[in-house]
Amino acid sequence: MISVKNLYHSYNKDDNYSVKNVSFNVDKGEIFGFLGPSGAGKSTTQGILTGLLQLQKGEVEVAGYDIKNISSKMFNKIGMSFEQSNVYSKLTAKENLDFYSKLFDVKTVDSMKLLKLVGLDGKENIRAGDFSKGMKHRLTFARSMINNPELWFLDEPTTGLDPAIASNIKDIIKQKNKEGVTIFLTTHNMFIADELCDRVAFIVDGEIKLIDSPKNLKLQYGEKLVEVEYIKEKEIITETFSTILDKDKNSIKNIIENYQIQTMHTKEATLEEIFIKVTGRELK
Ligand SMILES: Nc1ncnc2c1ncn2[C@@H]1O[C@H](COP(=O)(O)OP(=O)(O)OP(=O)(O)O)[C@@H](O)[C@H]1O
Repeated sequence: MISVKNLYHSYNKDDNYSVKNVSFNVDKGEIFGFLGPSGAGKSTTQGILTGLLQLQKGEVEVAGYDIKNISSKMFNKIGMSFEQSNVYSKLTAKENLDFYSKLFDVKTVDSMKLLKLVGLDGKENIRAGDFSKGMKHRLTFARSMINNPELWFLDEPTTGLDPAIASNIKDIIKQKNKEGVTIFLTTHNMFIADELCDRVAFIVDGEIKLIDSPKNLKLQYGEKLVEVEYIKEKEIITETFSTILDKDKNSIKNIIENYQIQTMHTKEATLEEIFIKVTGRELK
């Protein structure tokens, strides 16, 4: 669905590259996470993929279209929801969506249906300019689905939303993906990436450092630990053991045989810990 080969981009058209030799593929039906700290080159890459920035060097194919000679037909197949909501403030929520739907030559989704999906029903006649930041974000998110995209670009889809709304947005993303939509998700939120993505790319200083599934990364980089909480002489004791070292295995066995276990669970490395281990950088 996306193929990127040896992509470079320099805003000043010099040797100071914001994106350097980036190559990756996104398969049909996949949720692919682009994960990196601020200034890593995520938006630049996404800008090139969505035709907002001109391709300077490299080969990029998106939804079957070569980005070098961009076709307006490509926009019928893709949806984009970017962090900075750019809705028309003088138009109502419904007018925003109705206006946007006219830009496509494919069948579009009913505006009211989309507003309901993102919890903005009842707010359809309010001007977008009077919306809170979170409501504008949801309106932009709804708008990005209006053409039933095959490929959906999402930039920080849950940033700044309260937990209940963020959870609703995540459910919509999961549902759309189940229906076959391929998703390119840009974020520095490793929890979202871990929960949603089939594979993630770690990008730092314009370069991809690694691409893999969150599960493989945890198996490869995570320490194999188990945390045991047990009662000893009326006190609750919490201890962490390796599941590999014989000495620790014996300790776990001893605790199980002699004490009352309260809780016991394996500890996985988080994507953030792995990111720091691999790149030496924080996800900020
Ligand atoms: N319009 C621009 N002109 C010049 N330099 C730019 C421009 N936009 C971005 N840059 C630079 O390109 C580099 C990559 O920025 P980019 O916005 O792609 O990073 P990002 O990973 O999306 O960061 P964030 O998470 O903060 O959005 C940064 O060094 C940034 O300063």
